[in-house]
Parts: sequence; C-alpha cells; structure tokens
Amino acid sequence: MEIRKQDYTLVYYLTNTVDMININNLNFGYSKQKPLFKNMSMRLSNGHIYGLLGKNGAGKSTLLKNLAGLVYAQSGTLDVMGYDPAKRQPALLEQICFIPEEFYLPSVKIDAYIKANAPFYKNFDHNYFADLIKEFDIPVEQKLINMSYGQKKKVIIAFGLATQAKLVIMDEPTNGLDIPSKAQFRKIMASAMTDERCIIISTHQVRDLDNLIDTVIMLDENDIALKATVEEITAKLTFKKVKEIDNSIIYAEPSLSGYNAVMPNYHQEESKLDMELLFNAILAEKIKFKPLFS
Ligand SMILES: Nc1ncnc2c1ncn2[C@@H]1O[C@H](COP(=O)(O)OP(=O)(O)OP(=O)(O)O)[C@@H](O)[C@H]1O
Repeated sequence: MEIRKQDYTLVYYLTNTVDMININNLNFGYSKQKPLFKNMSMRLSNGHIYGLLGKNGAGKSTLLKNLAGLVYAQSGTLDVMGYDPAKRQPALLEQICFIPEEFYLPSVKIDAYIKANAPFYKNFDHNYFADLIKEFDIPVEQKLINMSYGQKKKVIIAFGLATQAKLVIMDEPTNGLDIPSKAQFRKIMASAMTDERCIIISTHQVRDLDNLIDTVIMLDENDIALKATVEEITAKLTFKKVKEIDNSIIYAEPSLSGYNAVMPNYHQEESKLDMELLFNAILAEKIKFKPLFS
C-alpha cells in the first residue's frame, strides 16, 4: 500500500504534543467592506479543552467554520493537523467532529442515520455511541426529525464523540440541554478528553463549562482579546468579593454583599476563576488587561 506524505504528517500530529491548529495572519469577512478577523494569529494544541467566548457577532461561529473548512480565509494561512481545511480532504475531515449550533437531522431513526453516516469515520465506535445514547436517555425508536431540540442535540453530540475525531469543535453545545443533561455533558466531555484530542467549545453559557475548560479564548474587535490557561489567569488575577472598591481593583460589579472584583494577584492568592466576571472585565477594561497577558 502506498503511504502518502500527508499520512505521515497526520500520524505525527496525532502522536505528539504539537500545534494541532496554527492560524497565521487570518483575514476574513463575509464581505470585503466588513472584515471580521484582521491579521488573527493563534496556535492550539492537543490535550486541551478551549472555551471560545465573545459577544454576539464577535465571530465565534465563523472562526469555528474556518477551522472546519466551511468558509475560507481571504488571506493568511490556516493549518489544521498539517492540512488546509478549505481543501476539505477526507483524511482531515474524518479527524474533525464539528457540532454546529444549528443543524438538520433527517426523517429516519438512529439506526439508519448511523448506517448512512458512520462509514465516513473509519474509527467510529458503535459501542461508545450506544452507551452515550443510553446515558442521554434518547428514545431510539423515534424518528430524528420528531425529537425535541435537546434530544437532537444529544444525538449529534453522541455521534460526534463516537467518531473518535481528534479535533472536536462544538458551537454552543449546551444550548437546549436540560439541567441533568448539562451535568451529563460535562461528565462525558471530561472523560472524552485525551492527550491526542483538542476540543474547542464556543459558548455564552460559561457556567456550563465551569471546571471543564482549561484555556480561555476571547474574541473581540476582530481579533483575540485573550488566550490564556485557567492557571495563568488565576496566577495573574484574583477574583474575590470585596466590601469596598479601591485602586488595586481593575474591574468590579456590584453584588448583594458588596462587589465581585478582579485585581492583580500580587500575593499569589488562590481564587476561583469567575469566567463571567472575566468576560465583562476584559470587554470593559481591555487596555488594562493587555499587558498582563501579552
Ligand atoms: N453567512 C453569513 N453571511 C454574512 N454575514 C454573516 C454570515 N454569518 C455570520 N455573519 C455575520 O458575521 C458576524 C459574526 O457572526 P458569528 O455567527 O460568527 O458570531 P458569533 O460570535 O458566533 O455570534 P453569536 O454569539 O450571536 O452566536 C455577525 O455580524 C454576523 O451577522
């Protein structure tokens, strides 16, 4: 059997801790007059769960679509496991699981759906899929089209994870999930994480991702406003409740008993990252945060 250079490249990417995604000077806009990303550069590696945050319209879904090869850069380069996703080569596509925010499922039962779609993924794990469907309590005898939005979402999450793809991209995966399902989702994602995988989850539901993501990426004003691990963030910043505001505080929001505040972590205090507070803080005080994370 002939082994192509690209097969070697893929094996290399899947067996080493290297940049799985390398975005270099990406320029993208749906029209030339309205650029969405300007010279964006970023590297993402395996073994991480990235949380992608940003205001409505910041470009989260668009960035994910660029990575999945569903829209194309105007200039700059995008390298996903050694491939250009815009070329949509099968060897790369079978290593990408993209769970979009909006999706269509056909008028068939799960069995027929799996029969039609699983063959595109040579590592598809049928037993794991069956376990996930059971755990998510999906009515297997019902046609997909007649399922509730949350049930459909759980089917595509289960399908996506069962593909065993190395790059898992999820756009607002917890939207539409009920409270127990969100907890199941967190548990399933934590166990789906392996050293070879890179998981990117875009969300507004930051509390749903609490304790799951290890790196925060925040998009704002056509670029990356922040990319930092939770460890880095809590090493540099303290999140705490205070009674009064003083000069040490970078950003604060009133709470019932005073303020929820973010301040530099001068004394290596341990605190828990409040992602919602961080998000609002960076939007409000981007210039003050920039030197801390550059
Ligand atoms: N197919 C499209 N054609 C033209 N403009 C688009 C298209 N898709 C998205 N946009 C625009 O691109 C911008 C970014 O949209 P995108 O959906 O990527 O943002 P988002 O950060 O995911 O937003 P949200 O949090 O609301 O889901 C928005 O201004 C949107 O109107």
